[in-house]
Amino acid sequence: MARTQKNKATEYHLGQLKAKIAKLRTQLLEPPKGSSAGGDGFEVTKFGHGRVALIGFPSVGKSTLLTMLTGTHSEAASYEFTTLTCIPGIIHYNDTKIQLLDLPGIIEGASEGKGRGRQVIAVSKSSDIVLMILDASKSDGHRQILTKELEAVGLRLNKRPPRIYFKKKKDEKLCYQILHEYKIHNAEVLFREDATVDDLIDVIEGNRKYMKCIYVYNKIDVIGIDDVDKLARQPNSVVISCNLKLNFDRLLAKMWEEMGLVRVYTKPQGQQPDFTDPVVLSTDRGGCLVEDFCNHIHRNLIKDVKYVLVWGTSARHRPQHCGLGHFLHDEDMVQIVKRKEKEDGGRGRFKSHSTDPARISDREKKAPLKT
Ligand SMILES: Nc1nc2c(ncn2[C@@H]2O[C@H](COP(=O)(O)OP(=O)(O)OP(=O)(O)O)[C@@H](O)[C@H]2O)c(=O)[nH]1
Ligand SMILES: [K+]
Ligand SMILES: [Mg+2]
Repeated sequence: MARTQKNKATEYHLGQLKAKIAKLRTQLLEPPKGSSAGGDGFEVTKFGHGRVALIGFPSVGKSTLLTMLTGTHSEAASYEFTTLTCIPGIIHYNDTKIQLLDLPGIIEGASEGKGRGRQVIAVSKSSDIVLMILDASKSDGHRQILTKELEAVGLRLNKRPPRIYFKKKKDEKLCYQILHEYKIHNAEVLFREDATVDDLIDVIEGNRKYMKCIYVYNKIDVIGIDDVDKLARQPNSVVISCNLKLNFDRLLAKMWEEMGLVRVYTKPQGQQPDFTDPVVLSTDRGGCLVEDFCNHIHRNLIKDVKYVLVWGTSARHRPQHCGLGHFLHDEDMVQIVKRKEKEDGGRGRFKSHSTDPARISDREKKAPLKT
């Protein structure tokens, strides 16, 4: 492909090759027939309100960072591949628990199975966000190499899914050709934006994972202040030094922000809430509804809820009467008001607050995607 000149005449041929490679990569990721997926002691049980993976080349300071942020000891040394498996630790931050995973270093070719690359990548796919740890004193080319390795196995960092929907568009030869490669002969495809061949392949493959990634430049103690300044100004980047314990608060704050967690405090009637014990919800699906909050407390709670009182930045009054379709903000306080048994038919009063489940799911669909 690198040797093929890019022009109108070769466009179809290149598109086809890209689709072929994508298909082969997907096959490569499938566990060999007959074996159970993973299964070599690498997978760690999920714990806490979210999961963060440390990805990076060997000896960039992943284990040092895990030990410092979580207090769990993970062996660190000046030689490469000190860490050989996945070591979990817990960060206590904002009254929530975040699972941090130390992993073996990965190298170029990891996506094709070099080193323990495939296992490392599988674990990072299971996390909510990735911290890409980089050695500030080394070439920034490392960041591109790692990004390519993760891209090769379907991880898309700091990108949103392409806006392509399967509907009809008859006259697009290249699109046809790629679909043909996938033996799809009868499909409707609708482009909502000017998408690339790679975007189309991502949508057809359907197994891509879109993740937030923070680029963490460690070891800033060994470079000059001008270079530190340059790195710190890049998007999604944080500069730190484990040796000097520099800038950890900024890293934790950024991590928290990117995880998009929402803490909601339950207020019993006539009492103050327990401010050390929030209900922690994710905003994965575009936001966090009162409905999600109720479901989190109890599966069957929803049918007993008459309305809720909300204090906090999502509320227009203090408190605001809200229905199940109201979007909650971080640090909101909620009091649930239940229906009395004999008035179970009396939904009248809060009907306008979209307690109708159909309307809620409709609103959810319209909720802005967090990118
Ligand atoms: N100068 C400097 N050295 C550091 C810093 N953080 C870690 N190191 C050193 O970097 C070396 C590698 O640290 P590790 O924590 O083992 O790195 P790792 O990324 O876990 O390495 P692998 O497990 O082998 O992939 C050790 O000698 C650390 O002391 C830092 O902030 N500044
Ligand atoms: K090391
Ligand atoms: Mg290590």
